[in-house]
Amino acid sequence: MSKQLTPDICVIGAGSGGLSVAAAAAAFGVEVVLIEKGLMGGDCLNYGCVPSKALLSAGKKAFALKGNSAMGVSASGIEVDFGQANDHVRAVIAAIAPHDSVERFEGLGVTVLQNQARFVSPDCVVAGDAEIRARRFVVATGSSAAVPPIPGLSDVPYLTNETLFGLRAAPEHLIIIGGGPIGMEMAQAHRRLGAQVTVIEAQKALGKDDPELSAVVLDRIREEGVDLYEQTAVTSVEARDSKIIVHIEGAGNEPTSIEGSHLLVAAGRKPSVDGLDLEKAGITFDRNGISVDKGLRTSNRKVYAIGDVTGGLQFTHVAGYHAGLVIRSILFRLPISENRDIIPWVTYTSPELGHVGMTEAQARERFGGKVKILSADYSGNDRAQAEAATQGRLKLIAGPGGKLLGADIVGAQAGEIINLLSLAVSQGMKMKDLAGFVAAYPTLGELVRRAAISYYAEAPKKPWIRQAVRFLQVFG
Ligand SMILES: Cc1cc2nc3c(=O)[nH]c(=O)nc-3n(C[C@H](O)[C@H](O)[C@H](O)COP(=O)(O)OP(=O)(O)OC[C@H]3O[C@@H](n4cnc5c(N)ncnc54)[C@H](O)[C@@H]3O)c2cc1C
Ligand SMILES: NC(=O)c1ccc[n+]([C@@H]2O[C@H](COP(=O)([O-])OP(=O)(O)OC[C@H]3O[C@@H](n4cnc5c(N)ncnc54)[C@H](O)[C@@H]3O)[C@@H](O)[C@H]2O)c1
Repeated sequence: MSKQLTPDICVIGAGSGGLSVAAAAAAFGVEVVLIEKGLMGGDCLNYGCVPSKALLSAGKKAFALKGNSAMGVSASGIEVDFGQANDHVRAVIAAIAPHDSVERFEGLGVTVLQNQARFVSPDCVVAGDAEIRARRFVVATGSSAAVPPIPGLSDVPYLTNETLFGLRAAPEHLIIIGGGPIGMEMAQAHRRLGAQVTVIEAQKALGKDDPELSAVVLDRIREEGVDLYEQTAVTSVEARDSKIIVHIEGAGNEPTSIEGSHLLVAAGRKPSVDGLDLEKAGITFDRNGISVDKGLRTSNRKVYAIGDVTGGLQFTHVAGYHAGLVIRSILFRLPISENRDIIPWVTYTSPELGHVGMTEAQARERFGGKVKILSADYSGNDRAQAEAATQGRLKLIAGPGGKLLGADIVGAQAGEIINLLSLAVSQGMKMKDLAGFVAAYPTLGELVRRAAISYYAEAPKKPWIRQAVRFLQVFG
């Protein structure tokens, strides 16, 4: 080896998690080596959140222009140029890329190695011609599309999130395997930009969200012309005359085969552990990812693992949250413990679908009959009426003593409103806090107060409260 490096921290993977660790450690003057084998910025910037949200945004524009004359505003001669929508995707990535670049990180004092990393022993990693012995290692290698073992799939050309955003023309007919967040976001974006779209989901589409609220999204996507088959198995796939034929079997009256021009596999993720030689470092892992304790330590005490590769909740903000925790542990030696009960997520369909904290099912399992569900409909909100965005609902999950355990929202700006509730969950707030703050009028955020106030709906009927009010009236 020509280079021997002995930094304080060696980070493997320059995606959302790894970059956050490297930037924070460098800010404190700690010596960091950051190793990346692909594009700086990882999945989120290059093949995930950023391109998908940019494409969804283009689809939203197209849909708004084409569809809405409800407020006396209409447009004619609308054209969608998929290539230009793709230019927008590229431009957004290019605008953000400098923030994640090698140049920026070297400017922060980080040593960046652009190579594949692998462990050669419990305390040594090799990348290209460099051998790195660090006090601590952080594995942040992310995940990639899991490809299900469907007969014929490996013999046909299929897209994943790594190739989808390279398309310069709208697919004539995009068939998507998997109705999770990737499948449903991309179904709506492509439909709105001119493609015929079919989604095949083995179980329940958007199955990790509140079923009542996700149904609102799925109904809307179906209304927009996407064919969605749930509880349907893909039995085999074949290519015929430059078309892709997907054979399916479900419980309903769906066709037995579907012919499409393109196939997207969005059927979940697999952790990126191949080639890391984790065994040589004594790091335990399985098909879900690297095993970590609540302090994000692996079975090798020198090595932490964060983000998607740990197989938990797979979001950019979770990778960032993990990064903050390991920085506290490595730099300040503070005890850390991952708390999954405070994590929000948002699916950026129209309408948006947001969640934070416990689901209703989790709350009922833990607190039984002490759980109360409080809701407010968008139709009862003045701003939603003014914006003609009345389709939606907010649900608060209250536990013993009115403590906010979780929340779900479907509707316009759900992704923004959920942040307020994320703060409330993380701070252990109660219904009295959410009912007691002053919300600006008219805003969608008033839905939070509206739902929280309903926690006290029974109060005016309680005899002792009525008696107390009458008693106080005696004093004039
Ligand atoms: C289509 C799509 C849309 C998404 N949308 C959202 C969203 O809207 N919001 C959200 O919060 N999340 C979203 N996600 C999830 C989000 O992208 C991931 O949770 C996030 O990128 C995980 O960050 P990470 O740091 O764990 O891994 P990554 O960002 O994947 O980074 C891992 C990096 O490690 C590198 N690497 C791997 N192995 C090695 C090795 N041996 N040596 C050196 N380098 C290595 C990889 O090349 C990669 O750059 C989306 C994902 C997809 C696919
Ligand atoms: N807005 C966001 O924050 C956002 C957007 C996209 C992705 N993500 C992240 O990326 C992760 C991966 O997304 P995803 O949608 O690929 O995964 P997912 O695991 O959430 O959903 C995959 C879906 O595919 C289905 N499926 C699996 N095998 C199948 C088969 N053979 N045939 C038909 N259906 C099959 C599953 O039942 C499931 O509903 C998400 O869990 C999320 O953490 C987040």
